[in-house]
Amino acid sequence: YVWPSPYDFLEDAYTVSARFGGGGIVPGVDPCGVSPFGFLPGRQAASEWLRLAYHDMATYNIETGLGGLDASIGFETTRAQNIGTAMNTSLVFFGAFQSKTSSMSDVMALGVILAMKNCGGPSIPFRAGRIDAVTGGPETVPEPQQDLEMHTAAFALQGFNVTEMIGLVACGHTIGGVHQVDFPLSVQNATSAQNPEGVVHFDDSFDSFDNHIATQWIDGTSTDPLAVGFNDTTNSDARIFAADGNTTMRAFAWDPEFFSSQCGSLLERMLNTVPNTVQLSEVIDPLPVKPYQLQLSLATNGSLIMSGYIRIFGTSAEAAAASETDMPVTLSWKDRNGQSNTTYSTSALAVSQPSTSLWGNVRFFQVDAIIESQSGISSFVVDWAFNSQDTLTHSDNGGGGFPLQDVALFQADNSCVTPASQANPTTTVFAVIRTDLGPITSAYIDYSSNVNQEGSVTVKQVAARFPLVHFGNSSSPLYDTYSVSFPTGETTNQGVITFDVVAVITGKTYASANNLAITTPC
Ligand code: HEM
Repeated sequence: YVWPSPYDFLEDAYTVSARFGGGGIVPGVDPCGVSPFGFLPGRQAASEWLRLAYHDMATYNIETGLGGLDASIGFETTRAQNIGTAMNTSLVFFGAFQSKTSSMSDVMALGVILAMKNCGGPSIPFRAGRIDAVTGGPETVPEPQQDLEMHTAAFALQGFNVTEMIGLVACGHTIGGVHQVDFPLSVQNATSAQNPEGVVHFDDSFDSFDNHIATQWIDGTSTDPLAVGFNDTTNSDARIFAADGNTTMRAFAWDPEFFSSQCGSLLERMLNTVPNTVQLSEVIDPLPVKPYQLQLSLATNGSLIMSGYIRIFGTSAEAAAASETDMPVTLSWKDRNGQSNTTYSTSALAVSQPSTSLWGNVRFFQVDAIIESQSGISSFVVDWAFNSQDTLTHSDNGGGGFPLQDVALFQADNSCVTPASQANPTTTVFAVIRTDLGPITSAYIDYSSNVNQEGSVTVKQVAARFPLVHFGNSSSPLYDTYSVSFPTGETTNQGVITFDVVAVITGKTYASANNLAITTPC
């Protein structure tokens, strides 16, 4: 894909794990055995995310095309089949990443992909575009006391045959375990001071996505409480694993690569099981070169300032061996008439140390350039190399360059927000709009905030439009200042607030999109 895209935020979270520009999701499951928020003993965030996603998907009905991964689970957590506090713990974690361009169900899918990879599991391709449900789905999550016939029928309705059911359950139950506090019919005498919830793991490597769930089942050393538990009625894993005479489990035990690749494709299908009205995106892979938080604003001296970062990603040995201080990264821009000039160029400097990524190597370079406002900017290209001795790679974003409009600009100066503690908190946005392109038909803020939802810990994104009002001159005769104050909206614990500054001039729309909520107090 090319930048900018509605999926930039998800691509960032997919590509960058931690340190500068870190997407924030991977630290929640790193290392693989880590407990949610780092302090809940006997709990494991990675396995909780996977169980959450399966239970959400389990509402799918292949006959109606309804249900699937749609975050309806938020409205279903009080049901017996979703017992445990884990579902809500996971949803609260994911809530921090929900935004206009990242639905809860997309974040859940991304979370599972990152968690599995970080646990040593397969690389599952990521597609976005899921739409969140606003009510619960049918009560169709399989439960351990049900018989094989019921389980076979339930998986068939979700779109998985017997072989795939065995696979999906084995892939799911290779990490994590069963908690006595929630499943006393399957686990007993397991609680202790160190293990307050009485977790018993499915296999001897609960924090590694490997085939031990199968090897231990086949060689008779299984500890899976749902396979060799004291209560035959709830030994659903035993019934499922043996449903084809152990053919699938033997193949998994025999070949760890086969287990991993089967799990990769089954979990991919699970995550991509969505209501038939949803159209998923192409696979989102890390962009080799991508702007990050790149902004244009008008300075007090009347010139434009381009500030932000360029991210360079690579999977080669050279990318791994690179030293960021020895990497040349140059931005060259075209002015607003599409003309180049040798002075339209700036070099970007490495941000102190490389960031981490599950997929390759990531480094950020800081941009801080002054652009003459008369000539302006329309796009730029990046010339760079992993090493100052190398020939430069010319990155032009698929041919057209990285577009950057200089017409409608958000101005952080003076923009502010009144404290949430105050009655009717308001946000004030200042912007500048170019005046030499013709009459401004309309100018507004598209504001995307969140409201709490009855019956779910998750929030819902809501959109509102507020007209910008002409405020006066700016530091440049080429721009006028506009402003608007509007209600900040409901206070929620979750969800990212963003806003676009938009101007329509002689039929053309110019937008400074996805600015993050203003935090500067008024
Ligand atoms: C017949 C189908 C299934 C049944 C009856 C079943 C049942 C269970 C039960 C009773 C637990 C214990 C939960 C707890 O104590 O917190 C559990 C845990 C888990 N299940 Fe399943 N499950 C099934 C299928 C699946 C599938 C298809 C997946 C994913 C692909 C999955 C993923 C998990 C994970 C990751 C855990 C560990 C959760 C943790 O460690 O907190 N399960 N399952």
